[in-house]
Amino acid sequence: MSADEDSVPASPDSLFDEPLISPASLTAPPIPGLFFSPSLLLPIELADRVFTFCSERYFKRPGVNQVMLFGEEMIPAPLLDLLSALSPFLRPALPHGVHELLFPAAPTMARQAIVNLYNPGEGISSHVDLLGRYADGIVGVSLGSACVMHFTRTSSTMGEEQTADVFLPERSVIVLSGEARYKWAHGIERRFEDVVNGENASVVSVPRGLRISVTFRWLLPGADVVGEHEP
Ligand SMILES: O=C(O)CCC(=O)C(=O)O
Ligand SMILES: [Fe+2]
Repeated sequence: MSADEDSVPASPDSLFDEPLISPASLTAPPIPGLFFSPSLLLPIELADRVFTFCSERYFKRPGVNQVMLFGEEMIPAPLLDLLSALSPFLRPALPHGVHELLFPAAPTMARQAIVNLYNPGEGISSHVDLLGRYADGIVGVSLGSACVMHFTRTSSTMGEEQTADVFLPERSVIVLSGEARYKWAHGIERRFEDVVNGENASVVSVPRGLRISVTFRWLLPGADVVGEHEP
């Protein structure tokens, strides 16, 4: 707090005028190329199967919280099943061109699947997925727990920073393409609970549980050098 702020007399109400955390939206923010619907949830059985598979296959060892799989031949059957299910699942929710970007009849690039594990209190720093490594068209699935994803426009023209927070329930799917992929950074705050807009103008706090995300991206040609815990 600055000296100036210190000298402003506080009234009890003023504590609530500017909440430290502004509540996240339940619906997609108006970011071109971002597609998300809170009511579009994967079937429970599929989500449970993928969550259990990832927990047991990748996250038994303490300290491991990220796995990257390069190329469909390296992506195991449960994750390929998820990918196959995502195509018809997302078709009604996406413009034709964006659906084609994610699920082309004849792919020209290799797929990458990245699986991230988050304990309550953990997150991922704000980032734009590597421009030199991944192409356009990213699809992310939330499993096991919800979280709020924070978006920041990277090249705001003079003036205020543009941000948006969206609540991603478990079993939801988010698609980043075009401007949402290239001009906005995304991240997850390191928190134990998220603050979300509820019904009838209420604000609710949603505790985080163990979350696993599965993200599918396209590898740019030649971008097959593997790094450690990259975005
Ligand atoms: O966990 C998520 O939903 C986001 C992961 C992510 O942004 C990344 O791995 O690049
Ligand atoms: Fe990312």
